[in-house]
Amino acid sequence: MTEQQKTAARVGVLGARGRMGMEVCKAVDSAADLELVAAVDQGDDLDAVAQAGAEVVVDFTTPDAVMDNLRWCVEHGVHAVVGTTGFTGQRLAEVRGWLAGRPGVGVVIAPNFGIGAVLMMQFAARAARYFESVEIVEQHHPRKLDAPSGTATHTARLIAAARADAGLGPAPDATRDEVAGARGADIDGVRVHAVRATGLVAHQEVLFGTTGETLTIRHDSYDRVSFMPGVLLAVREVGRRPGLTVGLDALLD
Ligand SMILES: NC(=O)C1=CN([C@@H]2O[C@H](COP(=O)(O)OP(=O)(O)OC[C@H]3O[C@@H](n4cnc5c(N)ncnc54)[C@H](O)[C@@H]3O)[C@@H](O)[C@H]2O)C=CC1
Ligand SMILES: O=C(O)C1=N[C@H](C(=O)O)C[C@H](O)C1
Repeated sequence: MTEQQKTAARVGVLGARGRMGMEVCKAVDSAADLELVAAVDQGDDLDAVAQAGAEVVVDFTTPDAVMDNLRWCVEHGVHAVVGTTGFTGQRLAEVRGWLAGRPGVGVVIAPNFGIGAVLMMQFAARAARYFESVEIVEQHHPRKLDAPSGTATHTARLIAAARADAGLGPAPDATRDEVAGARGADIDGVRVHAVRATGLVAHQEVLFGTTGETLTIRHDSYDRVSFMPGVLLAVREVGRRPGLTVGLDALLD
């Protein structure tokens, strides 16, 4: 064993045979300061992660599976980096409750690990107070299970909070006659439209409008490698941040 391997952080990946999991395994394997010690997918025993001595787990599974995985990590004192979607306020509160009993454990949950996507969300939150209208259009590959995306939901919540802070009311909309779904989903008062098409990976536009002008903020992930710098950053940082960190923003600052 080389000196590098002796000090490398030991990483387990859950959802290892999925689109993101496979990319994460490659990224961890290629990082000199990280060692991939467990690659687990549906049907595999999570005890393999403990037996391999993983210090950090990365979870890219499904909204149905992620809470059980995360509870297992916290109970076993394993730090967790989570990209899986489906985190409501209620779920986050549950995770905080588990962590209260394990004060040394860190969990990072990020709706999007793409640095450009994080900036897109920050820019959108900043712009929100200046525009009376806003709608979000997210576009993804057709194998995605959830709609709207975690990124779009998070963006809508940030925008809604900024609008409320600025005292803005509902965006103007005279629609009275609507085919169900035509105006998209309503997330905290922000309309979100989800497109699914072969050839897409992960894309989002936030369209703002006010009298005489619009502003469009757009981000595109053309390849899942775009998420890897953010994932590796979180893997390296999570052990230094006990408790729950939501979003990559705090790690970038
Ligand atoms: N935060 C971010 O930057 C990103 C988040 N995502 C999210 O990550 C999740 C996974 O996305 P994909 O990789 O595209 O999906 P995928 O369907 O390709 O992969 C999910 C994998 O999890 C496995 N799995 C299901 N239950 C499991 C369990 N109990 N234990 C271990 N493995 C289990 C499945 O067999 C599958 O191999 C989704 O929620 C997606 O929205 C995706 C891309 C970026
Ligand atoms: O399923 C995906 O692909 C993605 N999921 C995340 C989301 O729902 O926001 C992140 C990114 O959009 C890719």
